[in-house]
Amino acid sequence: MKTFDYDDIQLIPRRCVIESRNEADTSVQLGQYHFKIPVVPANMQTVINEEIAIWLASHGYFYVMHRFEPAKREQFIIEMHQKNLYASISVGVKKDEYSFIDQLVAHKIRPEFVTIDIAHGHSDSVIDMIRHIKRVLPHAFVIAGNVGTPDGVRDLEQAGADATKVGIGPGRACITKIKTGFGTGGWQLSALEWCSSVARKPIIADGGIRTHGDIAKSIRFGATMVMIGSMLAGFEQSPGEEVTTAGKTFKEYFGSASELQKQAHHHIEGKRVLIPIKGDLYEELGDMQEDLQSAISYAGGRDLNALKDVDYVVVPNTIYNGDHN
Ligand SMILES: NC(=O)C1=CN([C@@H]2O[C@H](COP(=O)(O)OP(=O)(O)OC[C@H]3O[C@@H](n4cnc5c(N)ncnc54)[C@H](OP(=O)(O)O)[C@@H]3O)[C@@H](O)[C@H]2O)C=CC1
Ligand SMILES: Nc1nc2c(ncn2[C@@H]2O[C@H](COP(=O)(O)O)[C@@H](O)[C@H]2O)c(=O)[nH]1
Repeated sequence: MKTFDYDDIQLIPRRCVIESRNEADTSVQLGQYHFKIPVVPANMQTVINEEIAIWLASHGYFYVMHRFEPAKREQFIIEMHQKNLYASISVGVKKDEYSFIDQLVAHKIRPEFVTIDIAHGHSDSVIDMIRHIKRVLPHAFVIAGNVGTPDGVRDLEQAGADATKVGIGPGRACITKIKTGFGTGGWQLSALEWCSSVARKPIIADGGIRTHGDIAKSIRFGATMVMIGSMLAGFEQSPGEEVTTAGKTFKEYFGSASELQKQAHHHIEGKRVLIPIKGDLYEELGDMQEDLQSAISYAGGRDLNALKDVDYVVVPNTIYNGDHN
């Protein structure tokens, strides 16, 4: 298979049909909900917390709360609902997670979105969990992953997933490729195209997004939405610990399968990265929206659909050609 990644692609402009980029509509539908941009911060402990989730939900953005403080999840859903906001949580696949879901059902607490994410999402354990959630919480929109093949997408969709998350190992804090030899790291964009060729439901491209232009490229190659970790970490509001070394201030960003997250040395597939502090997270989301509006104008359209069939060229490492400084 011929593979390529984000840096190897440039999209080709078409005649513009709008008078101002303000006219370009970046909104996206997921289930019954419409969101401002096709971007969701990763469900990682150094990327999202309750405060950010509330801000995102109340300003028209999608979010997925992480699952690494499991005992807080029920109260989180209750609080979101008290504020008339949708609740979007994450679960794993272990026995305790079945008890948690059953407890929600017993208490009549129903999150609008549930994301099941484990390292190797093309697995019986995820399929069983999808079926369970769909049986007991039939109105929840279930996102499942992560997978890196069409078979993975097909199996999770057939089990009842409403969207699948694609990306094994392209993440900035990921060491899966090094530790196991497996993954879509380095060819995530073509893996996305491969997976989307069979998808009947939305795909969320997860990992490896390094520039705003990569969001437009993801949509071109079949994503409905992108999940972003490192590029949405390190902001003033970001939950990672602040670290100062040699007079410079950073924020911690660590993998969900890192030793720091797991507090154990078993099956480590993630690392810690220090990100220079960047400013305001919410301004960054506004900038992303503006850049997507520009992308739509270059695609010759009025909304995200214009990006889906735009022509492109493959030029290895194209965005850095002649641009090293
Ligand atoms: N997108 C990606 O590339 C990756 C993402 N991650 C993230 O890290 C977090 C932790 O992931 P994970 O460790 O899976 O979560 P959990 O620790 O919750 O493990 C989930 C379950 O799946 C089993 N499991 C995990 N990996 C495999 C595998 N390769 N084959 C068979 N069974 C497996 C585990 O058992 P046991 O531990 O006993 O094997 C456990 O029962 C998640 O948020 C995940 O998204 C992690 C790695 C890659
Ligand atoms: N292999 C691993 N992947 C991980 C881990 N923790 C999170 N992730 C994945 O990375 C993306 C974010 O990627 P980024 O390039 O935007 O930083 C995240 O959504 C997960 O799918 C991990 O420990 N190991």
